[in-house]
Amino acid sequence: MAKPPAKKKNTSGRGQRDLTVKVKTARGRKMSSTLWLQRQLNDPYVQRAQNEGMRGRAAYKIMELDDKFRFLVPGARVVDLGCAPGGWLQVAVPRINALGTKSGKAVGRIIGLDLQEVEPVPGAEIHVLDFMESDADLLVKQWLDGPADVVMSDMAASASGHKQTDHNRIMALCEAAAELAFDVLTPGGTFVAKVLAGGAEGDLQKRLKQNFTKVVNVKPPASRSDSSEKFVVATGFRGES
Ligand SMILES: C[S@@+](CC[C@H](N)C(=O)[O-])C[C@H]1O[C@@H](n2cnc3c(N)ncnc32)[C@H](O)[C@@H]1O
Repeated sequence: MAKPPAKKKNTSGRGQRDLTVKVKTARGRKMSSTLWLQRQLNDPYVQRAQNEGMRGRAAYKIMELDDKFRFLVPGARVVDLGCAPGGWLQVAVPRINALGTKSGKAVGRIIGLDLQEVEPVPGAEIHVLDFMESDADLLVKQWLDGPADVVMSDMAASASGHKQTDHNRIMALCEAAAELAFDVLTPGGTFVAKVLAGGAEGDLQKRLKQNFTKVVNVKPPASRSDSSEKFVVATGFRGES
């Protein structure tokens, strides 16, 4: 009797069970845990954050934006909307409390707001607050003891994984952040906010252009190239409109 042909080994990977777990990325995309871990390990900003004691790679986004636009100047009064876990605060504190160009060390002031508790960052005042609360602008001015020079926002709503929904949610946060900025900024002030590309940026741009002398969109190198996030930087607040 003829021998049955030997069974071929399956080397294609097809038909085999994938034992890795799916994880959700910060933007709500599903990714295998192995790929996610690989991405984290290969990301130079994740490694740099670990080496430099930063609370996350997001810190390098504000660092790069400020290196380019210079808004975190010595003595500046700053509001950080959506500050948890505190990476932007860690970058801002030494910059606003540095040697000024004219007379000695200038002392800045920074208020961080978030829905969640944040571990203290020396030199920053942190409040658990939904910035959409109706009296947030009054509280900010009270805590800063006056108007702000900079309002910055890295806020993100919890990601749904649905691109358009996430875009709409983040743009709603941005528009509300811009309204707060109009209420608390001093003339000449700066507004910096994370936006997601996806269609609704036009209205925000229009509104910002009415209120600031210059409005630009930038993607700092620390922002992942596969993410649709970018940052709007509006400088030269015109004051009450
Ligand atoms: C991407 S994280 C910010 C990271 C931060 N820039 C850093 O470097 O550590 C976005 C934050 O926005 C906060 N957030 C979202 N909606 C908010 C709201 N309505 N009021 C205050 N914070 C909000 C979230 O709780 C979250 O902690």
